[in-house]
Amino acid sequence: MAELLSDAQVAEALAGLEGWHGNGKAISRTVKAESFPAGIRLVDAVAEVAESLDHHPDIDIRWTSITFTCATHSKGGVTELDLNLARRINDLVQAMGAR
Ligand SMILES: C[C@H](O)[C@H](O)[C@H]1CNC2=NC(N)=NC(=O)C2=N1
Repeated sequence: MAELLSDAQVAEALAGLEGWHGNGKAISRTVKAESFPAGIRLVDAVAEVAESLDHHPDIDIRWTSITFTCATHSKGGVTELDLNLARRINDLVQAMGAR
């Protein structure tokens, strides 16, 4: 269904995805939350969206720094599913006051 994207296709998409970097293997964004509990609330909100999409980011939590990494594991790289998840994460980051 979702096809692997080339490095060039991912680079083009990243131009419109605030805060994200990466390549055809994976894309990532690190955000800062106002506090550790606020960061956990953001992660919880991302978990709900990920479940609804049946597509899940890798998440690294270090105090108030949270890194989201998106790749389609079953395909071994980045697909539209990851770009869509990244957009949804950006919406939550903005709505919940992280940066
Ligand atoms: C059966 C179910 O659709 C799969 O296991 C899903 C769940 N979430 C997933 N998330 C991500 N990021 N990659 C996957 O390949 C993936 N597979």
